[in-house]
Amino acid sequence: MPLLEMSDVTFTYRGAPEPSLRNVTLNIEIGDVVGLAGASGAGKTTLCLTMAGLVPHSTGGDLDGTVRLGGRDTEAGHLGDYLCPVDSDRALVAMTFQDPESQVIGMSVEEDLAFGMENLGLSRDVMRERLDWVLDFVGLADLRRTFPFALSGGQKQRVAIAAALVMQPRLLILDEPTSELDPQSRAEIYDLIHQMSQRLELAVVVVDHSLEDLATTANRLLVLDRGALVCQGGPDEVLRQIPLLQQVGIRPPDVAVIGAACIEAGLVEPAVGTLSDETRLVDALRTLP
Ligand SMILES: Nc1ncnc2c1ncn2[C@@H]1O[C@H](COP(=O)(O)OP(=O)(O)OP(=O)(O)O)[C@@H](O)[C@H]1O
Repeated sequence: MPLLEMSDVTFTYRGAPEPSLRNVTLNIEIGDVVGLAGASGAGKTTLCLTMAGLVPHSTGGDLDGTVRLGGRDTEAGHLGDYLCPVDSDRALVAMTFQDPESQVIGMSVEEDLAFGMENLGLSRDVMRERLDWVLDFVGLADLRRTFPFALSGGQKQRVAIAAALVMQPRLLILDEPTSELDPQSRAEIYDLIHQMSQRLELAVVVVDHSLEDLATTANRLLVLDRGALVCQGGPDEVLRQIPLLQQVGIRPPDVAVIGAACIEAGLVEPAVGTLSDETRLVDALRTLP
């Protein structure tokens, strides 16, 4: 059973004129590092909130299709019941948001990290052990008693990641964790994500505008355009498709429409995303009026 299953999900915020997600279908398994890219406004944050079960609970709006996290439908029951199951010392999902300032609250680093763990009902000893472990893992051991105003942007981002990681989530969602960082700090965050994927039993979803940066660490890439998943597959495959599509002058979401038409016409195989055999697809596209 996949950790996260989304099937034909369309979501419209309350009062919005059109959906922010359109017919999204995907699965995520433990061990996956999934890179999510797309232009500004494409729906990346909305997809993250949906994966985390926060849509429509916290945002309002209409959700069609199904989202199953850990085998349970996220629309059913009370949010807390599945985010922090009572029979487990691990959260099902934890997420960091684009702006670390909004998450690093006015307490010292260690107080900030202890805050979330209280929801898991852990004993004081286990909390202390986890705190030591996570501070060491993210490289913040020397800053445990520091207050947010004295932290750099990269350090605040690490605190936000540590606050999610200390819950030992099965699904960790990082919404643009490197957007305000210099190249050195960006590389360090990607190295941290790589360490997580190697050493911990979890799946990670990372949002970034750069497919190239995501490809350094992710085993799968997803590209969203105007709420639709227009491309998904292994990093090499997706990176190959982007210039190829530009070469024939096609931009998402036309890719999805034309790709689907090509599948329908038997010109390409519907194996991965919409584009599995690029040579045949490009040939097919060139013959289209
Ligand atoms: N609370 C809301 N109510 C109504 N519409 C919203 C709400 N939040 C987002 N949207 C709309 O949903 C669409 C997708 O927004 P979202 O924030 O998911 O995009 P994004 O890809 O994360 O963008 P960015 O890279 O700029 O963060 C946009 O058109 C946005 O205006």
